Amino acid sequence: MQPKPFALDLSSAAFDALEPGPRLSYRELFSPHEDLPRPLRRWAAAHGIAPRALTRRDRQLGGTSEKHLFGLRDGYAVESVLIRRRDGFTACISSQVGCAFACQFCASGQAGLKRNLSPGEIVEQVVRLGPKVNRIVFMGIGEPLNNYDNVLAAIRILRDRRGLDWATTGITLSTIGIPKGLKALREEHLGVNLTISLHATTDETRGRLIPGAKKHAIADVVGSALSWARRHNRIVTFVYLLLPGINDSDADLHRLIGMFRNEPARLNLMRWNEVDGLGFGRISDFRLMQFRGHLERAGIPVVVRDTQGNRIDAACGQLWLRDLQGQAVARAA
Ligand SMILES: C[S@@+](CC[C@H](N)C(=O)[O-])C[C@H]1O[C@@H](n2cnc3c(N)ncnc32)[C@H](O)[C@@H]1O
Ligand code: SF4
Repeated sequence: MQPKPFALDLSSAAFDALEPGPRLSYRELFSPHEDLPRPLRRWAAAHGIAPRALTRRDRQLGGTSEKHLFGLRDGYAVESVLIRRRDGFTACISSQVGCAFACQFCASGQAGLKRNLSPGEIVEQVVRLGPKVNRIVFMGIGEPLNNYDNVLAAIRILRDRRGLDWATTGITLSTIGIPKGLKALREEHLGVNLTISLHATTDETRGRLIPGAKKHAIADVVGSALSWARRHNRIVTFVYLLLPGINDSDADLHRLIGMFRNEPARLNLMRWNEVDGLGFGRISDFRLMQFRGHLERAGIPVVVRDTQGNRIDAACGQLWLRDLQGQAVARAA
């Protein structure tokens, strides 16, 4: 038997095309309540649609962050994080069940890729994190450009005027920068923000840190991202995770300056968030400030960014693919 489709997979056009049944407005599909309103349940039953794709398995509170574990129909569970800011809440959401890129420093890549999340499974994370969310970042589990069609379908559903009417300027795609995906994104009329996880200045080091990106030359990644920025008259953010002894040499610094001087780019320097079993160190404040100072003097906009949520392992790179009991899925062989 075919599994039921999810309500939040539907675009408004697909919603309109359903056979007549109990009446509901498209907006009502996005109910944030745990107990779904009866009209929504009745409508879903009449159309053979699952009103929700995710079951909440756990919720951990830690300072300004709240980590949610959402169970999926096939026994896996992904993590999403709600982060309080001064002017609202950010939803940090997952785009895939695991990740194929196997970054050596990241928990989310340790189990490999199991499958893509559907548009509805992506949209529903935002809905379930609550109506106060006013920013979305694709910085949870998975590589959004490796699930291009579903991520773009999810963004279109989120911004549909008849639904949540999300402003795309409040959405950030974070990606290791698959050149083919960046080239496709360049041609979309979407005002999303783009963040590229760069982390190295030579192909050799990047290939070691991000094994899944070995075939992507840095020149192509950076060139495609800058081309997106020029085409959309935007600034692209490059994230550089400083790892002592690996990518923090003076030569790295000079190559970064060479890549980004006079380009529509800004740099976010990051410290490594600890992940059990992965052996990296944290950069010293002194070296971090040296990097920042040199980049600033070269005229490159740069900030040091610390992600929140360390206390509950909810910071960037600390989210694990789990099972429904909350156990991290075993590492890929
Ligand atoms: C988990 S990824 C998800 C989005 C996408 N796959 C990417 O790599 O950009 C979000 C961000 O977390 C960063 N990250 C991963 N592991 C990290 C860690 N242990 N400490 C700090 N940042 C980390 C990534 O480099 C990326 O910039
Ligand atoms: S950093 Fe991004 S691309 Fe790399 S393993 Fe983690 S989620 Fe995947």
